[in-house]
Amino acid sequence: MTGARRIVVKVGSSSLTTAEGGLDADRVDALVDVLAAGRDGGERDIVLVSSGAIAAGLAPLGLRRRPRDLARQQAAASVGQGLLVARYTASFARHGVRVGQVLLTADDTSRRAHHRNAARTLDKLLAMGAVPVVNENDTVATDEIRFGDNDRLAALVAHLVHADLLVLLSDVDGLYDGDPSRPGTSRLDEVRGPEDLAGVEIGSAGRAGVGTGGMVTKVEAARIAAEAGIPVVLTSASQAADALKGRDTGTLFHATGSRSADRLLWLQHASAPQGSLTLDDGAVRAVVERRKSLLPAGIAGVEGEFQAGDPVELKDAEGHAVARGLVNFDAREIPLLIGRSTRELARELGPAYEREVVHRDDLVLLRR
Ligand SMILES: Nc1ncnc2c1ncn2[C@@H]1O[C@H](COP(=O)(O)OP(=O)(O)O)[C@@H](O)[C@H]1O
Ligand SMILES: N[C@@H](CCC(=O)OP(=O)(O)O)C(=O)O
Repeated sequence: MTGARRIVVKVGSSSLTTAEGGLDADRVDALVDVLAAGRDGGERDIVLVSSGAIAAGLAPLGLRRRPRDLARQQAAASVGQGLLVARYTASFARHGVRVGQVLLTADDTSRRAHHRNAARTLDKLLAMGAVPVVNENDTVATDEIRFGDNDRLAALVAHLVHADLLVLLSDVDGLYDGDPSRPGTSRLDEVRGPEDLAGVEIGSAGRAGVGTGGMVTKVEAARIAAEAGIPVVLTSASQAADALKGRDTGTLFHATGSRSADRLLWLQHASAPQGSLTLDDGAVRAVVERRKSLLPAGIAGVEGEFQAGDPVELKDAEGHAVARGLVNFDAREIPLLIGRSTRELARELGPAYEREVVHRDDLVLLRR
């Protein structure tokens, strides 16, 4: 861990706010001191994924707790994000370090052009010595295109920037075998694979009204990163310095896999399919066994209201999902294509209809 040259650090709302709600400037400063030192005079790249926009916007808008409805959450995020980044800017300036705000939606990690742009901007910021401060673009993200939690966003960003370590900071110093507020629970030092999680009680709710997702999204994020070849340390914000120095702290999730094709990680782990296509047996074999693109001839049915570029599920005749992919047609166009050859479609409807329904580069197989 000491050798990590590029680290993504994610900090949760619960570590940045006061008990009364609102941003805690002292805690932000304390975190920034650790991150600035962790940059090692610029020898190491640090990307910060920071939650806290909604929490920081509550008090200024006279809200006492996190609202349930999306519109008010987005309003709070809009006010809070500005305050949050202003605080980071001032705090990093004490160390002579610039920050760059990067707001992402789920689309930005999957669509080819967006993905490339996001990766390029993050790389450029780092090359110019700035610390990217990333958050979900809460004010525009609607439910369908939302990550909803920054833990998974952090795992995807770690993958996007080719980080060699992901540090998840929370208000708890690691993963416990049960709710840590209950007596008798103990911390796991290491997770080598899913088998180490058997019997661990992972709670979905954090501190009321502040964080989202609790431990569930952190463990899920750790799994995504570990499977993509990136080790993860989960610990408390107050132990961030130890984590960056490579000292034993919190829970270490060992890398379990190797790096996979860039964009598709999101598709596999974080996308909400907007509909589904049912494939005939031949198409299932072509897609699953021969890793081919899905052509119109192999489609037997369509469900849902999706548009070209959306993620969809590919199902076999029994209704089991076998793959996910980014579809090249709107749902309403699919019935025209069902069961027909691309050549016939091109002749009848024009060359635009010669394309695959889902290109193999935009497909991930689901484990069965
Ligand atoms: N098995 C567990 N181990 C550790 N913490 C857990 C566990 N189950 C539930 N939790 C809760 O998850 C909380 C962290 O989640 P959350 O509040 O969403 O944090 P953040 O705002 O840092 O993202 C902890 O404070 C703890 O109460
Ligand atoms: N994007 C949201 C954070 C969502 C989130 O995952 O929060 P947390 O569980 O505190 O990391 C915000 O800035 O308020």
